[in-house]
Amino acid sequence: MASESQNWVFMVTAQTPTNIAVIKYWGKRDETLILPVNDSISLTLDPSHLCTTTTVAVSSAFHQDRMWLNAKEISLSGGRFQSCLREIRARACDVEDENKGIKITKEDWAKLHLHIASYNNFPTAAGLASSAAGFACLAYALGKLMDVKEDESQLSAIARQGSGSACRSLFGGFVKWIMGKEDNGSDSLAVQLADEKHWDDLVIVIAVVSSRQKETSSTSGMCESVETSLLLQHRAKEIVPKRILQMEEAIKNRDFASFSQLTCADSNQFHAVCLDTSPPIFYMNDTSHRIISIAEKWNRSEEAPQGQMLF
Ligand SMILES: Nc1ncnc2c1ncn2[C@@H]1O[C@H](COP(=O)(O)OP(=O)(O)OP(=O)(O)O)[C@@H](O)[C@H]1O
Ligand SMILES: C[C@@](O)(CCOP(=O)(O)OP(=O)(O)O)CC(=O)O
Repeated sequence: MASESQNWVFMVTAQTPTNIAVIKYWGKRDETLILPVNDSISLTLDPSHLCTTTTVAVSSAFHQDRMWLNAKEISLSGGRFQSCLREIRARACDVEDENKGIKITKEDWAKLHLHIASYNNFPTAAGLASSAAGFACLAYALGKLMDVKEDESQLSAIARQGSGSACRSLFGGFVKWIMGKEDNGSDSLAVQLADEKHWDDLVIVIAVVSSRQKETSSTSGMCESVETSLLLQHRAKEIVPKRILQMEEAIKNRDFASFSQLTCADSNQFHAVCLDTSPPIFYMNDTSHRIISIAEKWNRSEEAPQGQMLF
């Protein structure tokens, strides 16, 4: 390990944007590995907008793994954090800083402790995919710190074990999370469909209708939907596979009419599945409904200049 007797520290800072699903992930076939019941497609936001900044540090002076989220210490004992830490540590490589005379070997990483500080520049756990940006950033920053050689898709399968939607934030642009077939989740990962330059006149407007923590988290909400919603089963088997193909085509051709129609239909169906869940889950409020009405009216009006407005 370090050749010097004094304490030393290595750190890496990364920034990762959140992503917004246009074909939604809602429902798992494996709760621990976080394997979904359908493929999903998303757009990654510009990093200058909603994003997570995470610093990961390793030091000879640290005696336990610790994490601070938005300046408040949180527990790392949960299975999701532990899975990400374990998977990255298992792939760690030798890291050397000749100036400081420090070398950390693969074996050392298992014994050394980490301090992690993460900050979301938008409301956490409020329905704006903080877990997506958060776990993608964590996997990426840890991968850099430990010189992990895996590519973005392989890292996405690790971020997925923190939060499903996180796997899609490893890439910019349009991203597909392939649900995979394997029981061990090795083929459940994200791939980039098109980069951020592909459709550069597409504008995303995020309207924050509430900054309050959601009453039902995505994790527990989708678990209840899997158990009780027949619509979810129908959606996963009969609807989403066709929609994924249509959405890929719309993105490839920058076909805004199809893209917006599919996005709105899928968003509405996701909320319908939530209502079909027992007890029903309500993620929209009066302001959300009013925004949808305005977008619908705008889309029907002759003044709509450049195609449609989404919600
Ligand atoms: N920066 C971060 N780093 C690591 N974990 C985070 C970070 N931000 C949020 N999380 C984790 O994600 C959880 C919130 O996830 P949740 O799915 O409930 O909300 P959301 O992702 O903001 O909303 P949604 O998934 O519905 O869009 C937090 O309780 C925390 O465990
Ligand atoms: C509605 C969604 O945003 C749900 C996201 O759910 P999460 O990825 O937050 O759930 P877990 O895997 O349990 O952490 C749709 C989507 O992003 O595809």
